[in-house]
Amino acid sequence: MKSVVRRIGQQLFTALSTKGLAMLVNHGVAEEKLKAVYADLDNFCALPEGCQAQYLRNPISNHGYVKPGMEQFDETKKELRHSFNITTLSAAAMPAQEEVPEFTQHAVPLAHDLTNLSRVLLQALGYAFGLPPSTLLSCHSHMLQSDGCNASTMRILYYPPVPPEDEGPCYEHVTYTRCGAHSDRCTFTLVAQDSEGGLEVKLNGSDKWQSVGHLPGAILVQTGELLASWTTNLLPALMHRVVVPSGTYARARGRHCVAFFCHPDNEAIIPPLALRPAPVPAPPAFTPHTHLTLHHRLLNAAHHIQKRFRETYA
Ligand SMILES: O=C(O)CCC(=O)C(=O)O
Ligand SMILES: [Fe+2]
Repeated sequence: MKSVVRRIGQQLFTALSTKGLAMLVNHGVAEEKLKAVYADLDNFCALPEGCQAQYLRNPISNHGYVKPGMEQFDETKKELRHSFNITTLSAAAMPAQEEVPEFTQHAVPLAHDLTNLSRVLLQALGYAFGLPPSTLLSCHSHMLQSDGCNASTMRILYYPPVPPEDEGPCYEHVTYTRCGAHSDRCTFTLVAQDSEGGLEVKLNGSDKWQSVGHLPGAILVQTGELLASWTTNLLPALMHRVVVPSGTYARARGRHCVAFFCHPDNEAIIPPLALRPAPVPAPPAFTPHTHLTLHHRLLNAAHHIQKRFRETYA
């Protein structure tokens, strides 16, 4: 097992340092589990507004339903997105059985799977950084423990169909998008998506948006701002967005995704990562970080995330 995790660490490090993202296959998260939560969110979105209102996102815990317009990354466009943020696994915090049957039964095991997968990746990164493998893991020990000590969140996302481009009188012209450009504020994000596409990234050093192909069944790993900061950008956090597909047919289809944001414990101070040289030759885009062991920012994760929430939530 140890050697498997070590190998995952090397591959993950190579992908994240050269490309900025990684695709995980054979991760053990069953496709049916994803489909089940996608369907549950569809059912939740079909509930009367009054019923949805009891589950609206709590700004302190970040748990709950975020309806379109509540969260904007790009103020110049209308972002069409429903999200159910899960930060506690208590059944009392989930849509009731008579409203969305089996929401809790589907969401909780999936959240456990993604938490466990994150634990493996944290150990793998520990190896890749030349640290005892428990170093990063122990700073993430409260993920989804429902105790308020860790901001990790599983978001189930539904992007509804978008009106045709030429619909409506000109004076009402609205530009739609699915998710405006941003980078994630966490350690890393795991993204499982359906086959609709639309996710784009700006690869490091480039100003061009590039679409992230859909590899069936793969889970995408994206470096978050905290990991970028701890590694002094040796692992950069890429800007990303989700655009509306072109063509009437594609626009008329909804898109589903589950994003798991792996965060450190609120009180964790990540020790300076005295990184060994990268195990592969650094690509030209990354100049050697001679100051790696000299310059370290100790960020209090809870402060960082509260600041970012204030910037994006209405
Ligand atoms: O829908 C996606 O693929 C990505 C969503 C995302 O980037 C986010 O919620 O932070
Ligand atoms: Fe994101």
